[in-house]
Amino acid sequence: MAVQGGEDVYASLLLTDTYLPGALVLAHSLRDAGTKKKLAILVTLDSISAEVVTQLKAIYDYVIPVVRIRNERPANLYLMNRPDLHSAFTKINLWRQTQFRKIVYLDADVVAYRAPDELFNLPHAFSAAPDIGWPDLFNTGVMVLTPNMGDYYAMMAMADRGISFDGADQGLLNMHFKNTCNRLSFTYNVTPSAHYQYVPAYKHFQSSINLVHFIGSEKPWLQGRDKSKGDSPFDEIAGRWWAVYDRHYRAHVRHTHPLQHEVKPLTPISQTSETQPTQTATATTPTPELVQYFVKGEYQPPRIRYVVPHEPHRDSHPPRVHPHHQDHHGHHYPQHYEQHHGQHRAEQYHAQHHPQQHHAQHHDQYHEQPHEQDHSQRYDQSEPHHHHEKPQPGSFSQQPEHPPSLPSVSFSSPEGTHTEARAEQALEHQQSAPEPTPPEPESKPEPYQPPPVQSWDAQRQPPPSDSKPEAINFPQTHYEMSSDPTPFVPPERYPSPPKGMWYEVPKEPPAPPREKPKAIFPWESHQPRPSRVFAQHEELASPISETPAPSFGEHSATSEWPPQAEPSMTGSPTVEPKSEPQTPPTPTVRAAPPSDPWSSFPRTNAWDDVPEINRYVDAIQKHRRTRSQGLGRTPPELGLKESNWGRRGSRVTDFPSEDDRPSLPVTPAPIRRPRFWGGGAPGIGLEDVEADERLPAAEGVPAQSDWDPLAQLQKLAKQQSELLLQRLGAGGSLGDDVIGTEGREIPSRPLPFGSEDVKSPTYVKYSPEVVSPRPVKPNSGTSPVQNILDAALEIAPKFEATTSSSNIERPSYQGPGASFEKGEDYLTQETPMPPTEEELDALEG
Ligand SMILES: O=c1ccn([C@@H]2O[C@H](COP(=O)(O)OP(=O)(O)O[C@H]3O[C@H](CO)[C@@H](O)[C@H](O)[C@H]3O)[C@@H](O)[C@H]2O)c(=O)[nH]1
Ligand SMILES: [Mn+2]
Repeated sequence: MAVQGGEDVYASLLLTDTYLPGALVLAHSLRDAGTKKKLAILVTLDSISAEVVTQLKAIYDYVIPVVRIRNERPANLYLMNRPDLHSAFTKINLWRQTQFRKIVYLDADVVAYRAPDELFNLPHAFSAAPDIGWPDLFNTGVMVLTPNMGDYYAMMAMADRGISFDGADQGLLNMHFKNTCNRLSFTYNVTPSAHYQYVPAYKHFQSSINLVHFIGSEKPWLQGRDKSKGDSPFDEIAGRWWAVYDRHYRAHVRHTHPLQHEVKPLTPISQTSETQPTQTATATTPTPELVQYFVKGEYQPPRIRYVVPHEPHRDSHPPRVHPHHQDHHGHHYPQHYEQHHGQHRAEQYHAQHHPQQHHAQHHDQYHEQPHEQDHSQRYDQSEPHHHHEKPQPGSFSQQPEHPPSLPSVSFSSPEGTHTEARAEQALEHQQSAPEPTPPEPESKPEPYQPPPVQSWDAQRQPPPSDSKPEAINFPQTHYEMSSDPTPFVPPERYPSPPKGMWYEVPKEPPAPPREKPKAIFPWESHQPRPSRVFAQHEELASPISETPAPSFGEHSATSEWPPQAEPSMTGSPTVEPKSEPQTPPTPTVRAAPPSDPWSSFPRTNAWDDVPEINRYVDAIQKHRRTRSQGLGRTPPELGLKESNWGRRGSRVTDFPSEDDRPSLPVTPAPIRRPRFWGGGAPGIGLEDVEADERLPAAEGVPAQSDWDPLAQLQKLAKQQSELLLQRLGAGGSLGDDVIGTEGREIPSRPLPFGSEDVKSPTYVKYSPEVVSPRPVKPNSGTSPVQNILDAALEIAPKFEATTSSSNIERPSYQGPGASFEKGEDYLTQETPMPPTEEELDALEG
């Protein structure tokens, strides 16, 4: 949490020396605009040179070293062609600067038209302006933020996992502050581009611009002032950057800014003391030349004569290649490239402006001739700023490491360490910056030990045979166990935990839905009426209660249908009606609306209506019951429960017994063939036969005399095969799917106990031509069954007639889950899945 009374600061970030001109121009633009706030800049010392730190200190109130936070999964950076932003996550360090109350963060490529000090008064924890590339996102070049460790740790965790859709800070921050970002006006982050389209808007709002931000890889100082000489909005805006630059750093301008020190004249070479230690050299005076050095086309080299004894024309040497660059080719380790890059420019600059300090080391490298060339031009031609471009493999080996005519500098200490130590030295002179509340964890290396001076140019010669190993110069940190006996005193307060991260348990359980939810899907509102409903269902549907269930004999199809306000949900039987086989339209069966592709398709198995099979399965079930219960026949009271169970589990081979099976009303009343039942399958007792014979003929069932099974069978078979051919010809439809997969697959399951050895006497192999016989007698509409059907439809319109349970289904229970038991609503239908790719292949092939 922010320290109460903490300061307000503008803060920027510098990851490389190459952005130095941007960082300085930004600071000057704010100061020139008269800001009352202090300026801070976060720097990564491992990649910033001492000279650059000195420059920063001249204008920034606080130069704060921070740990580099790299994205170790930088793939997304390549998506936007900015692999150079591998360390943009370093911005997260802003949130741990809890010594500040509020931070207005500005990228180093921002320039202020006016000082937007009012941003510090925003009550929001986080604010940012829209990104022009995707305005639902915010751009992270301008942010108003409240440092706090909660956000810091959360974002560090994301950075650790490389969570960022663009691989850089903008992707990460947009994910983290997705819902809490307060949107700033675009005038706080105007991002011009060379292809800017909306000139009228620019003209209209021009005068209200607060901050502009040169996004993309084409920064003004990398483009050179000639690039923006036109009068497009972009040129106009870039012109504002150059105006600030010129005010403070243009070549002819001497130091005029009060915050900058006087330039000391360079020490002439004649005064050089050969004994002066070379490695303690730290630039203490910011000079505009260093800044110019990083701005394209601006560097005017000093005209100093260097005396180089034995070096003829260095310019004629082939371009030298830094060994490290050859190794890395930039794209695997772009940071190495950049580090060398920025570092070398500063070092070169340093070497050139303090030649005496390098003389002992590099006396053989200085030219005899005066340097009259325009180095900056040469530099710009020979060395495009390819750290902003996607590095091409091998491209670096084509590039000379240094401007060909600049003196080269080499160091015997490992790079990075050297620079960092010097940069830290430069920092020591800084005016006291407030310490971040939590101390920076990065271990500070021990005071810098200058490595032994060696006159070895690694770029030209092999290492001297008597030289010490390079690693001898590595900084060493020695840790010891604390011997402090005083007890640990916890800090006054730890960062507050993030708020609002719990789930509020509702005080009241959610009210059960009063009525059926409104229909959403078309098939809910246009439900085809079930064509057949069985009286039995009602009986089975009624809850198993104390009320003695009527025996089957008592309950005939003529008995009153007990109209229930709501069909009870105690068991799957209530679902069954929907799953009754549906035949293709015949004169007798009410056809579902033709719009429903499912209604015209039979969901029966070929064997469902082969009476022999049914009888056979019945026999098995009865046999099993007899065996397991020792009862000749399940008493009706028990039978209710039993049939509940039986029906639920009866989808496949647990075929319902004839008592339970709801096929009575439509198939003609069976003719008993006692010789079959009497002497057929084993285990069928006489009781069973008798029980069966007690069955009353259901009313409304067509009489046997009206039924010509053979004729019906043929008729249906014809219809069926025509239909099938049609469907198959159409190139596969949902119906095909059913036939193709569900219809034919009989899951292998163990046979019911005791029936393992029983062979079906009437086994018929599946063929699509075999179809269920259907009644032909037209429903009069006045029959008791029809009345029942009508009543049932009114009561339970949700029962779907289109799904079949007599289809062979997957063995596992697919019905409604626990919610069903609780009487909640549930889907009685499923959206058919489109055919899988495999199935399509099979259909097309
Ligand atoms: O070599 C580098 C690269 C970046 N920076 C710093 O990091 C900032 C972000 O890089 P920049 O080149 O300005 O990125 P943009 O072109 O502005 O790209 C967008 O995408 C970046 C990555 O998400 C965000 O950091 C920017 O705010 C956003 O505007 C810079 O301003 C500098 O402060 C350096 O110091 N050296
Ligand atoms: Mn930027």
